[in-house]
Amino acid sequence: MAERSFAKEVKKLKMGAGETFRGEGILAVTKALLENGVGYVGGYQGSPISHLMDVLADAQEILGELGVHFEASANEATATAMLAASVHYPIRGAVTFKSTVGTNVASDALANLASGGVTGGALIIVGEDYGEGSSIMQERTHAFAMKSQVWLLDPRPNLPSIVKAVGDGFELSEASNTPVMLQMRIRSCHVYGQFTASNNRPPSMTVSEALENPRRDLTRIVLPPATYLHEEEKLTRRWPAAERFILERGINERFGDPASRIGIILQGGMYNTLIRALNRLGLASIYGDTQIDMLCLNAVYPLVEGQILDFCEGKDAVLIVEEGQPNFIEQAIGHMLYKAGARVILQGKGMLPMGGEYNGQVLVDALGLFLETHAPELLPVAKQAVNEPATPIPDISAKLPSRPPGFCTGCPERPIFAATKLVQEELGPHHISSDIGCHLFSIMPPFDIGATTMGYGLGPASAAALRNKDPKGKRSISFVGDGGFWHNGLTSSIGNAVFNKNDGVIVIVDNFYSSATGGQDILSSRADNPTKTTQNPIIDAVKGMGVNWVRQIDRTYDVTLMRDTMKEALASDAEGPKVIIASSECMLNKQRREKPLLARAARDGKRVVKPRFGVDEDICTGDHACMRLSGCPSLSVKDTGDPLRDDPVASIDQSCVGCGNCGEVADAAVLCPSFWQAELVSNPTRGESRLARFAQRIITRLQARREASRIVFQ
Ligand SMILES: O=C(O)C(=O)Cc1c[nH]c2ccccc12
Repeated sequence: MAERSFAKEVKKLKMGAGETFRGEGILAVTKALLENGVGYVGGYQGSPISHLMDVLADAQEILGELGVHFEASANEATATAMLAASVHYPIRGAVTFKSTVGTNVASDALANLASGGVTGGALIIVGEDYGEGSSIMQERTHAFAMKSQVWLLDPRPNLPSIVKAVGDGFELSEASNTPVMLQMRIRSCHVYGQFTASNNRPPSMTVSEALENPRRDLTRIVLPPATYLHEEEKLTRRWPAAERFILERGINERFGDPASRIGIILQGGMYNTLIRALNRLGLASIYGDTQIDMLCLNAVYPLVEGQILDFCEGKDAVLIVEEGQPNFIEQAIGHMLYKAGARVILQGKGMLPMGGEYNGQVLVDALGLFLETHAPELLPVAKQAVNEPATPIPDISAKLPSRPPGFCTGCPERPIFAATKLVQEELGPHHISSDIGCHLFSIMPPFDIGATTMGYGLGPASAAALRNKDPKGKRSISFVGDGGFWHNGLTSSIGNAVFNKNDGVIVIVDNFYSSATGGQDILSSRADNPTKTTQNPIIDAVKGMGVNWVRQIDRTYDVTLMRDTMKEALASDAEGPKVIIASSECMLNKQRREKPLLARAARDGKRVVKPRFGVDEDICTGDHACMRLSGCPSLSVKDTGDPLRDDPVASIDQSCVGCGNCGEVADAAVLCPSFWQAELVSNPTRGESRLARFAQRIITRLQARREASRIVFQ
């Protein structure tokens, strides 16, 4: 992480036995890895597990002392393949990524890893980005666990339970020779709490020791005939071993009164919200004391049949609280009960919504319905005798402005899309393929650019079929970020386009970081990184792949140049893909680095210049064309108070960072002469101060003269 320091978090990783660790769930996982003798850690950043990667990247000193190898993996497949170090060696390894997108990418390595099985504990920490705060398609990691037979832990969202799950996960993995996924939901990652730390433990075998004494075992390699035997071993040896471990270790927890006629089986991750819902219904204390019998599945795959049947024994009705669809757990439990001839009524989806996040209100409603149907006597009087409808909550969504995701103030990607818009204004609409990253905000107004997004690094790949048989006809335009480019785009998108003689225009949006995931360094980052090799130019990689037509633009804010280069690419006679590398630093990271430096320089009495832009109200016509081509959050509207002017004028607020985009856009579009640029000078020279005072005097005089002749409306 180039521009942010995690020194405070790193200090917490050093805590010893008995100290109280306070912090976020995902940081607790990071500490627990070190306490459990992990030998190596890898992963690919993404919300909500970026923090794990970022903190470890800054913790090289501790990792070095313990002999733990850490890598920022090229992508999730690389991360998962790294777990190969636990196949033959008794070394504990952990990797992390965002799920399900990362798991999709990882699934090749995941299936191979699961087939051969592991000797050392292999833990995959998946950040389950599901629910109202998610940025991705709504799917379940659970499906991957089932298809590859990888065990899935879903601990209750509190720090001691999360920390325990890390240790349990390693041991479960070793006891059953199977990789284990630790599912960390958004709210588990960000839950705040505390636990009592243990000492960090060096790995029982380091990766260096493994290299000095290499081992291989033919029966663990995924190649016939071993592959056929792996499946049998999964079913006859590894699965029963996992079930035994889950029971003996007491991974799943039982709460409430076991004699209760009704019961709830829930995913561990649902526990906090469920308790809150019971609490609101008057059926649980805020600390979780309740009479309702609950089986909390901290291991959601595999389910232990005996445990489930035992729980349901003698009950009238059982509710399954399982977030996400398909309802794998409910189906499995239904199947177990049917085979056993049980008569208990099974409730789940139907009473609960089929999909979407199970938030507090959803669970209050569903629990209310379940209890009303199967145990009305348990419901508090208020709920049983509802004789007044609840006060309706007014819908204010129509009145509030929506806040779609958009580019930051000063973002260097904005001018790229302003230029694209100008190109389309001239040459007509084109088919445009988008990728994943900040640049995907181009699909929102005011740009409205991009028709599909198929996955990370796959923007140009998703334009592959759109090949015009007329070489003079319209070509596709596609985008990929520098993050996606290095994740897999170099082969999947660029190599593919070269090999298949695609003639489309590919824009690589290079902002020097993997910005959307938190500003991590990548191969082409411009900064020095003490533990990574950076400064590998994208243009060299692209040329190495066989692209002949490449243009490097080093200041994306030059909208005229961007526009003209795109037009040239669309008209070029050159064969093969036309690649434009549009490079300017991510403004968020740039500000993180420069702001403190500038502030210190100004405090130290040094001369500091900050550019600012503004709009001349008297010239602005109020047509807001600048906003339609920019969308900068610092561009706003302002009422002049002049009754002869209908439209409010454009105005630039204090969040402006002086990137110059608005002026450039105005210039390229021949829009508007109303933008002005000023320089804010801290600690000016004596000459500058004198000049400013002189200019101010003249301006004041001119303004006074103009005011005198103005008609004033009272
Ligand atoms: O951090 C996010 O929100 C992302 O979507 C980035 C990301 C990380 N790994 C991926 C794999 C496939 C698609 C997106 C991502």
